[in-house]
Amino acid sequence: MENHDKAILAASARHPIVPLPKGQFYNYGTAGFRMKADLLEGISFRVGLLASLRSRKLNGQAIGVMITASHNPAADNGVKIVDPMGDMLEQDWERYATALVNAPSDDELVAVYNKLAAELKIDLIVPAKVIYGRDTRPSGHTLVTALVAGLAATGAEHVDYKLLTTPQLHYLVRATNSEGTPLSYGKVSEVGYYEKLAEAFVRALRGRRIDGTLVVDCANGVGGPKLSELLKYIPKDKVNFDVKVVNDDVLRPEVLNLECGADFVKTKQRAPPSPKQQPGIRCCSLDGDADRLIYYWIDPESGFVMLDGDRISSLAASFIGDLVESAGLKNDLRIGVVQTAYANGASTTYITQHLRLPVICTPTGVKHLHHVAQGFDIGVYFEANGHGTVLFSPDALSAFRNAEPQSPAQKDALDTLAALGDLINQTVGDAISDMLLVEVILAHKNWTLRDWAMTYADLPNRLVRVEVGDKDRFRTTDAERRLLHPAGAQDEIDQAVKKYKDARAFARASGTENACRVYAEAATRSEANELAERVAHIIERYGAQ
Ligand SMILES: CC(=O)N[C@H]1[C@@H](OP(=O)(O)O)O[C@H](CO)[C@@H](O)[C@@H]1O
Ligand SMILES: [Mg+2]
Repeated sequence: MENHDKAILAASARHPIVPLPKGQFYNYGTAGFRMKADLLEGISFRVGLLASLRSRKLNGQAIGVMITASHNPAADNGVKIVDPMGDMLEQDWERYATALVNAPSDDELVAVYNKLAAELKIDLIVPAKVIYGRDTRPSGHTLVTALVAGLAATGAEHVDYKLLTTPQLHYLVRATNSEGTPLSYGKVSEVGYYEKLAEAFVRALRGRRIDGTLVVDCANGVGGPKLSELLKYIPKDKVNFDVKVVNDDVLRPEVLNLECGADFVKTKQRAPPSPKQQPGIRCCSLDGDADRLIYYWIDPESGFVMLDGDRISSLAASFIGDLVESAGLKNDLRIGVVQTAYANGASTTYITQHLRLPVICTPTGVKHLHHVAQGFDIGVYFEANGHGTVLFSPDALSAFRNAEPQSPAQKDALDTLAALGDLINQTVGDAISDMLLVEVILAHKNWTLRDWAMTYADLPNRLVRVEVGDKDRFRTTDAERRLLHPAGAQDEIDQAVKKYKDARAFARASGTENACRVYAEAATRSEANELAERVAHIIERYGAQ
């Protein structure tokens, strides 16, 4: 049996883990390990060990590692693992990642590594392959060096794709593992990603015109240069796509996500102060690693109007639902929408009552939504924050290609659906791909952002963060919409909600921060605010016990 002990020991000494205060542990959370970058070097090294094990366990299929902290401040960074099909690391393995990272010494690290290999019956002679990329954070260099040390110590083949958006890395992982098979996902290169999206974009538009300029705020992150690169692949003689890329300064790390980007726009509910936008111009924002997307415009009368993940979800569901009907596939393919409890209630009502599509609510975190969306032939999933995609089952994709059209209209619908299958990133939410999708839909419907916003009126809502002693005491059920513990808290929330019209509220422990989040919505803004405050007080009181 191959033995990596010596190599791991030597390399681990060069990339040590920063000990945490007694009783605290590093945790593979919703988005992998994410924290201040100076705590991450040893973690990145150990993630390299895990990625090697995972690749070997899966007979040498390529595993991805992405180094990014998304919309967090520039001083943070993160490390997360991508599974062979381009989806997130299988949940069971989060525990193994946590075990490796929390091993208190180099010797114990080697012991945990060998124990995992033995327990999981991993043959350390099988070849391993890991591919990786990073966002624009300066700390990415150190973390890549540490990751590579982990991969080298365990004898894994590795490929450095350098700067990438998170969804590009997911694309490359799936493309690598499907290369040369009938299910090939595309060329195994960054250029392959651009070619695939650009070609599918032109095909999906089917000659429709895109009106006006689109201003894209790139959060001063990796999405800026990558979007500019993609635009070069869109043939000017075929599509008139007038895009103005702004906030794309990646040379000054301190401006990353600063007063711009999708998270800023969604949480502050306003446009980035810079550059100042003309009223009426169609705008959107990506986040720091380009996997979230939010649209908005400044209305000359009502001011800032935002179209978030719920809106993108209902827009996509409505468009694709109509196409499936026109294509004559309505009885063959099951379409569904997946949301979390944070989805605006008005969007849920619109999708169920107006579009007549089923909606399933899952716990927070895209891995949950992704999994449930896979249960449909066409699964549309978005978090309200703008992270999401549309998944097509193999049956759906083959129906788009192979169904016999009975009329030109049917053929047109089938061709558009087939193009969407290529345009929409099937591995993970992808802001650039989602943006092209929105532009295609608006062009087909001949809609402005105002037309899109008119489909339904959002219920006023408020999200509050509440500091508590021990957030883990707050345990939920029913897709996080009801508290099971501490006993009594849910009854009090129910009593508060009853006092308001069309109201809904819930509280849950955050999976990414040491706090609880309270969400409330109601018929008016003041009632939504008042309800949120009441529920926040309830949580504060129980949190102090
Ligand atoms: C209300 C909210 O936006 N929660 C976010 C946030 O999770 P929390 O578990 O709520 O901290 O970060 C997650 C990872 O980015 C994202 O998936 C989720 O939507
Ligand atoms: Mg992100």
